[in-house]
This record gives sequence, C-alpha cells and structure tokens, in this order.
Amino acid sequence: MSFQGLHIMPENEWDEFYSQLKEPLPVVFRITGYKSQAQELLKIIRTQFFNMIGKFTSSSGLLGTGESTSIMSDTKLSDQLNQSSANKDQSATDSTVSAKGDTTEQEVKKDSDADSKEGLLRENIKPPRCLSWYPDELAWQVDLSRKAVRSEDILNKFHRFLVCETEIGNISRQEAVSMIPPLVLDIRSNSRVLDMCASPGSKTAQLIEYLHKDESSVPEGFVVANDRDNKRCYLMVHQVKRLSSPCCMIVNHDAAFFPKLQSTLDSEKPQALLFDRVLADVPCSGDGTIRKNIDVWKKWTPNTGYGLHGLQSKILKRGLELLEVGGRLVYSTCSMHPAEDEAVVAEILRQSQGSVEMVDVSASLPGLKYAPGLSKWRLMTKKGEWIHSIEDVPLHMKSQITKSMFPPTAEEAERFKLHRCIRVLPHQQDTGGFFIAVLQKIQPLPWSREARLAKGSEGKTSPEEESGNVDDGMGDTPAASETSGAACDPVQPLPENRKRKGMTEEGPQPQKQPFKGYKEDPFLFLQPEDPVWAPVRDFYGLGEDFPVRQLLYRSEQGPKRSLYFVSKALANIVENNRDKVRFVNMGVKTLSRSPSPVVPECDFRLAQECMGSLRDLFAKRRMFITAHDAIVILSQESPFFCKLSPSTQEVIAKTDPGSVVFTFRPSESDSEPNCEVTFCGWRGRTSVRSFVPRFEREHYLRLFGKDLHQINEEVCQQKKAKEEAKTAANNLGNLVDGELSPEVSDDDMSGPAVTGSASVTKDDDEQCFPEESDSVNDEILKEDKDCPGIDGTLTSAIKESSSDQ
Ligand SMILES: C[S@@+](CC[C@H](N)C(=O)[O-])C[C@H]1O[C@@H](n2cnc3c(N)ncnc32)[C@H](O)[C@@H]1O
Repeated sequence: MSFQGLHIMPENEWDEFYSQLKEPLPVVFRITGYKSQAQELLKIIRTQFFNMIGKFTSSSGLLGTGESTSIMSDTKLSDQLNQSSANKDQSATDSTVSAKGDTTEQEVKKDSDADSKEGLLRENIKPPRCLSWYPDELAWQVDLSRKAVRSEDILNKFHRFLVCETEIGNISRQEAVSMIPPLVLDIRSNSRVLDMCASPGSKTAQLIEYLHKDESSVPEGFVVANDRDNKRCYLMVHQVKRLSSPCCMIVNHDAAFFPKLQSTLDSEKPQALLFDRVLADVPCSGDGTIRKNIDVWKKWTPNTGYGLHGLQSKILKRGLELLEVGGRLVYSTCSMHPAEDEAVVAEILRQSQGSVEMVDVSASLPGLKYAPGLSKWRLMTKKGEWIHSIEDVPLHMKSQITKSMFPPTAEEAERFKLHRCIRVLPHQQDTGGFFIAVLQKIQPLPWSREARLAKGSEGKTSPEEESGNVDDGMGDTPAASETSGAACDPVQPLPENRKRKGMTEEGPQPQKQPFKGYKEDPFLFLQPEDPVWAPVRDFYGLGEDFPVRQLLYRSEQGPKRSLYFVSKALANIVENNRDKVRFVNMGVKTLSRSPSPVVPECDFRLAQECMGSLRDLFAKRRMFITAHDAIVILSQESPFFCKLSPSTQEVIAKTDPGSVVFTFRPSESDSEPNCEVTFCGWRGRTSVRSFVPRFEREHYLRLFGKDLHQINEEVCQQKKAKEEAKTAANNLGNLVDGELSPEVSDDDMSGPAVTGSASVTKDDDEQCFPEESDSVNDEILKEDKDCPGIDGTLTSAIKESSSDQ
C-alpha cells in the first residue's frame, strides 16, 4: 500500500493519516424513521443511554484526555452529558474536574485493583459524539469495544437496543462518510431518484427516508435502486423492507447500460422517464475502507483503480444521460485514488462541454473536515515508478492506463471547478476515506438527441425517438460482465496484459443480446373486478377512490396470498416497462390471506408493514386508544376488553370482529410519547390483540416508557411464584381440589389496570412474547380457550376449520 507521493494530502499529514488507518472504525448510527418518532427515539437515547455512558467517561477521568476533550468540544450533546452528570452525580463531577487537575488523580490511585481494572476499561469508553454536519443531531458516533459491551450492563443494554431498533429500521448503522452522498443529493418528497449501484443499500435506505421526511402518507417521488449483481439485489431487499416504503423498487441491470424507462405519469402517450436525482456510488478499489477491510492492505496496487476507471466513467456518463436537465447527480467512491475520483469526473465534464457543472455543497455540511478536490496528481506503476504523461506509459501498461486518468490542464481544472469535489481522509475526523462530487445538468448533453436537434444537425425523428423509446445506442446487457465491486468488497484489478471478454480499457462494452427475462415471479396488479376485491373493499370500508390498481400480487396461479401496495409512480413504471426491466422487489405488504370463522365475510387481514404509510386509508377499522390501552395491548397477548379504558370499550362494542388499526395520539395529559403510534391488531369476540413483530412491540413499548424485557421478567417471576405457591400448598395438603391458594388467585377479569412497568394479571403466562404468532386462527383458538363461556363444540369446530387450510 503506498499512497505517499500521490499528492492526495500534504506530506506533513502522512504520519497521522497512516497511523489512523491502523485504528478500528468507530460505531456510527443514524436515527431514521418518521420525524416525530425519530425525535422521541433521540430523547430516549439521550436520557437512558448517553447520560449513563457520559457518567462513565466523566467518572473515569477520560474527559481530561486531549482527544476526548477535542471530541467533546464540537458536540452539543457533550455539554449536556457533562451537565447532566454534574447535576445527577456530584462525585462523578468531582472526578471529571479533578481528572484535569491533581487532587483526584491521587484519589483514583487509592482505588482497589478491581476498580482500576474496571477503570481502565472505562477509560476506553469515549463519550458519544454527534456528527455536526448531519441534520437534526440524528447521527452519532460511539466507540464501543466488544469487551466494554460485555463488561458494562448499560452498554450491553444499549447494544441490544441498537440491534432491536436497527432490525425494524428505526436506526441504521452506517459509516459516517457513507452518509454524505444521499445528504448532498438534496432529496424532496417528489424527487424521482435513481440509485445506480445500490447494494447493500445503506444509501438507498437514506434516500427513502428523505423521501418520507415530511410524513406525507405516500410521497409522490420514488427511488429506483439498481445493482448489476443479482444476488446483491436480494441483500438489499431486507435493508429496504425495514423501511416499509411503497415508493422504492429494486431492479437488476448493468448501470452503464441502464435502460431508459417509459412512463405515462405526465402524459397519455408513454414518454421517456428521466430522474431528477441520480446517485452513482460506483464500484471502486475500496482503499478508503482499509480500516475495516484488512485485505486491502495486502491487495491494493495502483492498478486496482486503473482497472475500474473506464467502468466508473461509463456509469457516470449513463447517469447523466438519465438525468433531467436541472437535476442533480452525486458521484461517489470509497477510494482515495484520483484515477477513480477526479479523473473520472474531469473526463465526463470534458465530454459534456459545459452542459454539466460542479456544485459547491460545502454550506450543507457544517463542520465536516475534508480536503478539496485535486487538480494535480501523479500515476504510478505497480512497482512504484511515477508516470507523468500518457507518453511515459510503459508498453506493458498501455492497455490499462488511458489518457483520461491523467490530470486535466490547469485551464480545464479551473473551468471544471474540481476543487469543489470533497475528499474525506481518515485522519481528519476518525472515519473511512471517501470521495464525493456533486454535479448539476444545466443543458442537454452534447451527444443527446435534443442537443443535436437544437443544433439542427438532424432531420426528422422517428416515433420511437419522440417517445424517448430508444436506448441511445447503449443496449441492455443481461449477462453480467466480469467486473464487480462494493463499498466493502474492493474490486480486484484486471490482470496485466489480459483483457477480459467484453471489456476494453473503457469498461464493459454493450453486448447486444435479447432480453431473456429472469427468475422472479411476475408483478401483477389487482383489478377492481377481481373477486377478492369486493369483500376487502366492503369489510374495510374502502371508497371508490381507493387505488386498487396499486395493489400487486406475485402468483399468476392459485389464490392470491398477499397484496402489496406500491405508489402510483412505481405502478406506472411496472406497467410501462415490463419488457425491458428486471424488477426484483417492491411494495409494502398490506393485506394477507388469513381466513377466520369469526370474520367469514373477509379473508384478508391487515399487515403491520403498511401502517406507516397507509393507516389513514383504513379509517373504518381504526380505533383511537389511550396510552394505557396501547401498553395493555402491546404487553399482554390477548387482553379482555374489560382491561381497556371505558372509551375504548365503547368503540370496540361498535366495531365488528376482525382486523383493526390501533392509534395512540398524544394529548396534553400524556407525558410520553410525544408522537403518534399506530399498530395493527385484531378485535376478537372478547379480547383484542396486536399483530406486531417482537422488535417492533419492544420499540413501541419503549416509546411508552416500558421495557418489554422487564415486563417479561416480572411475568416469569410471577409465574414461578405461582407454581411455588401451588407446590407448597400441595405439600401442606391445603389445596382443595381445583382451587388455588388465595395469594395466587386468578384475575377476575376486572383486574387491575396496567400501572408501573408491568401488569401481572391472569394472562401472565401469555404475556411473554418469545416468538411472534402470526396466525389469526392461533389467536382465535387461544381466545376461545381463555374466554369463559365458549363451549368445547365451537372450539373443535374452529380447530377443524383451521386444520382444513
Ligand atoms: C460501492 S458499492 C455500492 C454501495 C451502496 N451504494 C451502499 O451504500 O450500500 C458498489 C455496488 O456496485 C455494484 N456494481 C458493480 N458493477 C456494477 C455495474 N456495472 N452496474 C451496477 N452495479 C454495479 C456492486 O455489485 C456493488 O453492490
């Protein structure tokens, strides 16, 4: 590995740069989700975790170390942490202050051996740091070693919290530098976004979040997330699903030949669909990921970047072709090598002859430390010999090094404004290395049909051209070409003197092959006359204006099991591009078939996934509940109606059994949470229940100030106590047949309201939620078992009906 001499930083920074590369990367996460819930989550993180972690760092005297002091000084949280530690724990404050002076150092020395070991460990725990340039204080950096997580209860709890919230999409762990490209893309709720090289999807997730930022139920805009590697497209599915957005589709194409899409969104006749935001986070050598990718140390050579320059240029060029005039494109790599960065951007700016401009985004990244883009750099051979111009390229490297990899002339560098590029170096703020260039298309590209027409150099256009239904001479390439790469999978260079099939130094060449289709089930849209629709429409009270044609299913034959909802724009893209786009995934599960004898009129129940964006559409089945009710429903498996507040019982009495939407809206009397909480559930004959996966249940309860683990623990203890009491009573011969001892009597169903952190009632055995039971029939059987008055005949009838399926 040798960056020295490439001129990517002043030579006097080299030592610091080099030693930073050997340090592990800190943990960084973003709080995501809808705005109001994100703020609530941030409040929880601050009050429940950071305050505690802050106490460690201050009590251990770590604040006195130079690094921590500087880290702390540029965060708003740090002051609060200090303040809160000061208020809550005077002794902690004393040691913080004195750790900078002499007195308490002596006190620290007095500690026992065990204490000093603990102290040493604690010394390595740095205070959380807020990323100043990320909006709304929603991105944080925490240095947590595994050892520290194992040794400290609060850190362990924090780790569990991160895992849980990450799983359900409320938190995303992502390298700090990787958050920059989506941020500077400036996404609005109506943006039409193309993410050209999207897998594993961390930036895609961010793009989706920004689309939903203003909490409108279904934004007009959308994200098309593409990756050439089919397997990696499936990696993205999980990532994207966490966000439950009806506005994202995953497709599988070579970005360099991404097809031009058609749409009838703005016209009756199909028109070319251009994007107003494009992210080209291209495959690269990944030398910026060296802190987490040990392999790069051994494998990196300058040739790695040379082998990708052509492909990167082609992807960038195609991105600009697919960009609307006035639109913005962000080009990024996790490489610090100029041949993959400024050289690519300069070459495309050269070709675009003033139709594309570099944008200065420095104002939107307050506090980010970075180096401006380079105008001069050097290329070198694998052996470390410098190459100053194309004429100097040794014969054996002529197929690898192209003219476009060399620096532009001074005049060009000035005209291209290359200094507006952003190069983040690892030592500048303890991150990975990264490169970002923000481009704006201000005119049609010189080689486009519009530009040629404007010049009058072209005659009449064909109907295909008018509709934009031409592929610009860039055919589709269904067969994957050989290069591939990822943020974390650095690409290997081409072997010297050996060109791959279908590759030139300019990257892959279009292979004119017919579109052969792919293995995905079809994406079919429901029609209003479909027999499954009328019962669903009537049961859920959906009006004529419900966008039924945006509900899709995947099986051509057999019963429709699940219906997924997609936004109007995405449905339009599918309908107009079936023959040329390989769709991999899209849509939010909205209704799933789950017949129930309790609700014979409708076989479909609502899915929790659609609650974020579609809750308002199901007004007829929506119940507004109190915080108390929400806690009862989320913490108990099938609470009887009588456990809910009188107002909710009244609503329940007026609602037929079946799927329901529960919504809590904060009022002035509610102390927490200060955001709406909506989840999906079931109104049975005598009880209700929620249909919420475990982590989400945990999340909602947390918003209400409850800890599911604690609730479960208390339930288990209660159960144990019950059993012990039973055994003791048996042993004493006090137990009258069928009766329990008075201390452990069953709840009489008018049982206590949920107070405190856990409600321990008759249903205690069912209060733990180890696994998610996803079947309504299970629920009904359970309900009947619990419900007094249901006779055995009905129960067996239900059992039979459920075994029929
Ligand atoms: C740097 S990674 C993308 C990381 C991603 N944007 C994220 O933030 O999670 C590059 C991706 O490009 C994909 N790729 C490589 N060559 C490609 C091509 N010609 N067209 C589209 N994707 C390509 C790789 O499969 C890889 O997933």
